[in-house]
Amino acid sequence: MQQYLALKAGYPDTLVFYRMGDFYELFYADAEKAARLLDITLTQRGQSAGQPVTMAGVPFHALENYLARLIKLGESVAICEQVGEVGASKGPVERKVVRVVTPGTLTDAELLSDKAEAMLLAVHPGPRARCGLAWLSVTQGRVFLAECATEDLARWITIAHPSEVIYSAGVTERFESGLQQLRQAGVFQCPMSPRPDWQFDGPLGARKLLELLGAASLQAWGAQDLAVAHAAAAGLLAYAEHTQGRALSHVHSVQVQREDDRIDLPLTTRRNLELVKTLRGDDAPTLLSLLDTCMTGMGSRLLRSWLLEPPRDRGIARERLAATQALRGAGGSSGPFSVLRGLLRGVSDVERITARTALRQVRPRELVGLAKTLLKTEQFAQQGQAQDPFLARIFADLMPPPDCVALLQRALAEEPAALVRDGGVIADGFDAELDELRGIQSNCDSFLLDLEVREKARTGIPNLRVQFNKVHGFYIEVTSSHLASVPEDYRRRQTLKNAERFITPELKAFEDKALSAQERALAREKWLYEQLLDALQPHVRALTRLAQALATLDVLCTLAERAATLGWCAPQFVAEPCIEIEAGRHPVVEARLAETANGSFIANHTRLNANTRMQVITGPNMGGKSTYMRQVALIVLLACMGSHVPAAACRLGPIDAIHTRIGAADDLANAQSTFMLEMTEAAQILHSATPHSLVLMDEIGRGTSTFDGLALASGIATHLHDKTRAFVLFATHYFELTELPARARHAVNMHVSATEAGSDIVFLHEIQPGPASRSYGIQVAKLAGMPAPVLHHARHTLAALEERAGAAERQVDLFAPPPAPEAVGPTALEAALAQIQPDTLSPREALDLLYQLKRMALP
Ligand SMILES: Nc1ncnc2c1ncn2[C@@H]1O[C@H](COP(=O)(O)OP(=O)(O)OP(=O)(O)O)[C@@H](O)[C@H]1O
Repeated sequence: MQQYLALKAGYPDTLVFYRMGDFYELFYADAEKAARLLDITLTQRGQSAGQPVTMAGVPFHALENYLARLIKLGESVAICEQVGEVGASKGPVERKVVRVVTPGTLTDAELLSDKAEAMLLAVHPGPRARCGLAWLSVTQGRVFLAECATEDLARWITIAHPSEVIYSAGVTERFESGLQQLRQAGVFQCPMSPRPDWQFDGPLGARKLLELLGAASLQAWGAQDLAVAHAAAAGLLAYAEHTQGRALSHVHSVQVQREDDRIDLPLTTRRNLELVKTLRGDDAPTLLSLLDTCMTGMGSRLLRSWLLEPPRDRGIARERLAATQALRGAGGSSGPFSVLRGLLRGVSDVERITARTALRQVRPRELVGLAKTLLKTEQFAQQGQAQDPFLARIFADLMPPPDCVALLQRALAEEPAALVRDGGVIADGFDAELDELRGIQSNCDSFLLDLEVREKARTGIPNLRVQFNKVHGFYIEVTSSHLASVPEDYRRRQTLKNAERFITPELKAFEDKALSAQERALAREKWLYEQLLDALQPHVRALTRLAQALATLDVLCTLAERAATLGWCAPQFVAEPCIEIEAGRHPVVEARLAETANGSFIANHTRLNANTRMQVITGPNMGGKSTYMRQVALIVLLACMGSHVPAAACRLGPIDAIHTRIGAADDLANAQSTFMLEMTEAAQILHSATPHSLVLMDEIGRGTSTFDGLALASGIATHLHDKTRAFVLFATHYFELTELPARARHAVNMHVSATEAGSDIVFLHEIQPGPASRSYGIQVAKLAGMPAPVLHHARHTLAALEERAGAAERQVDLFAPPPAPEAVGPTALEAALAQIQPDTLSPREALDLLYQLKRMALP
């Protein structure tokens, strides 16, 4: 217990799995927690300090399974192994925490999802309301750095998409509760925990990064002037190293993320456009699930990041697009990509295997998989002749480091055991000593047969037998009737009813050799495996590059395949501001219609440019307004990430953000009403959109009374048109808003078409110029199966309402400019501030004034 408690003291907030023989045991509070979370039995054993010791345990071979469950629940686990030799010294065998498994630092293939990274994020507050962020996935070996205004933290946490968040224990309560609020608001959903304050030190972080990069300055990475991000990086790396139990020697790259590097896709946009999750929280059908036909997990992960982090730099999108076009070729579904995709099938996860090699956690079978993959990529590198410069670079990177394959093939058995401790991992012929030790084991049988023949001849005992059993080892058995012929040098080992068992010096010597050979062979294999890992370390950098090339090739082939299969076109990037789409389609709705054979998708054009910046879209419910607006956003996003797009043609000017305000689910957890949420989101859009942003506003204002809603909607539309001047798609049920284009130069009316067949309605899903002629709410309600009496009542009421509206005398001009807001005088605080003349104050007076002002501000 002394040993346990000393170890546990280093991991107070982490479940400690303490290895005892064939079990991992947990004690006291850990045991109680694990028993609850894992539904395992809680027992007691012995006493410590007069109290019974509560404990719970899991068998060592089932570790992965239990870890997976705990990690899923957001717990962290410190794995404490027996590292000393059993019986080598007095007292308990030496134990050590060899690694800590946490949600953000997972490396085990079994615990990680193939298609998503586990990201660890450190945030650190700095001066002037700025924050530093540093994040990394241990299996990727790349550190990302960013600095932002504290109020933008939500956006940056969304970008980092963490599986675990850490921060300094020294932050203010306000900062900590701010983080908690972000978590409650769903900006991130993973566990977060404080770490020792001294680890978040700027200069320390810069030094650590330099060490990893093996460089003398961070300038080449543009990462030199980010002191707050360096502090975050210091905490991040300290924690990551702490969990892995070693330095992260495979981290060779630092990427600084700047606010204007990427197109802004706020959390609401990701959610509303159903990019990687449906509104219900499922993985499919989403844009990602439609796109992701990648052959490898590495490809899937990269595709996801391309989709969620579209670059603003057109050069990157153009490069990807050109490569995709080269891979697509002219051959329909059998372009050059199809051969490459065939080769990519079955390729192992080089990225993760490389990281695990660097961390010395890699399993023998993973290395065999790596060798096979490297053989393949060598083929790629030799055969892949590409005109396209991006592809040419990728093929060059696919050349495996020299000797790496040969080394792996020579060293490892073709089908090694899963774990090194089971033996049978190193190939025959790799190491003479191992071969000899194995030889002793396999020559055992022939030696025994040979000995038996010799001893029979020497003693003349015909039924003498040489045998082995686990309890007594090797022996020569002689039946009672022949005991008289037993030679002098036979020593009795055991007496049975009808026979005696003997051992001879020769047999004893052989026994020692054979039994120890097995142990020594295992030890030798372990040592050789470590040597192999040493030999692989210098290749880690090249292997990481190779993994990136593989992933990129996979994504480009996937984009080519999707474009060919789904009939997408290459977008054209232009300098002037515009979003012009010929025959655009919503890719996910189109795919669903094709699947369910529910008719075909109606393509629609979109024309937004310097002259027409806003479309006010009206039309019946179910008419296709939301689908149309989303399709425009998805096409823009796809183009920006470098993909082909579901349209006949597409011209696109510069884009800096896609904002959406669509539907509203009550955010009960965050105590915000539907309407409050709607207004908060709209306000954020009005503050952050620019003339290069695309804004989707779907039925803004519907969450309150008609007049309030209409008034707000007209105010918002006017602001977007006059001040923000973004590209806006504004869908609404307020007919009054169709008056806007008459006054606003850059706005046009559009409507989704529908016709009536008797009292029913037929949706045409075509977007046409002009306002809708009328709404069809009652017809849609009928389609939805509303009872006939309700429909009858509604028709009657509608007629009455329309009559009254027609008779109303004065129309309100919704878009008349409001009178200038009433001038509001300065507040008392402002007035006091205005009177101060700092240059005339003594320090004492200044201090007094400060107190006085504070009392005024916070009475
Ligand atoms: N262009 C199209 N071609 C074929 N079907 C379409 C098209 N657009 C929409 N639809 C179909 O119509 C359904 C309703 O579309 P959508 O949700 O966009 O309507 P809406 O006008 O936004 O309705 P509401 O005003 O009630 O939100 C979609 O689920 C889809 O199945």
